[in-house]
Amino acid sequence: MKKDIHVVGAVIVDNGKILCAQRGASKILPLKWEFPGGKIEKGETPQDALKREIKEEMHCEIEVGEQMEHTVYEYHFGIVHLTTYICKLIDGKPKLTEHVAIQWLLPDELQTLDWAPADIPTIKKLISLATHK
Ligand SMILES: Nc1nc2c([nH]c(=O)n2[C@H]2C[C@H](O)[C@@H](COP(=O)(O)OP(=O)(O)OP(=O)(O)O)O2)c(=O)[nH]1
Repeated sequence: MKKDIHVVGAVIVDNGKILCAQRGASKILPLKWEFPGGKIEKGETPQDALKREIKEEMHCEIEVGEQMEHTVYEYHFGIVHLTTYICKLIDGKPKLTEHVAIQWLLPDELQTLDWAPADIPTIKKLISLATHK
């Protein structure tokens, strides 16, 4: 049986733009774009996991707001349960450490990137929310 992997992703919004991060070439899902975040550890709430991951990966502090989307996607390596949250920066600016690139994009620009498949429902929701504003 494939393993279940519980992951949180931060949709960090600043000035109407969304932070997008590109995975490294030697990782699983090489060079795919994703929302910064990672696996929830034992005993952590999703919000705590997200704050910890963003501090570790991007060296900044976020406030975690409402849940955006929850997706279950079966990859060859396991079943990813991805929950995304709207977040805002409260201290510092995101720095490149684990990722190979970051971009700040408007909702209608998000589809120009090659996203990890589990992220597509979040991308669609962000575009539709911006369109129906
Ligand atoms: N952080 C993040 N991970 C995502 C997204 N979409 C998606 O399918 N994933 C997958 C990639 C990974 O398999 C898993 C996230 O775990 P991770 O960030 O700790 O994994 P990783 O591959 O970077 O690192 P590791 O397993 O080598 O520790 O979820 C996303 O938007 N953000």
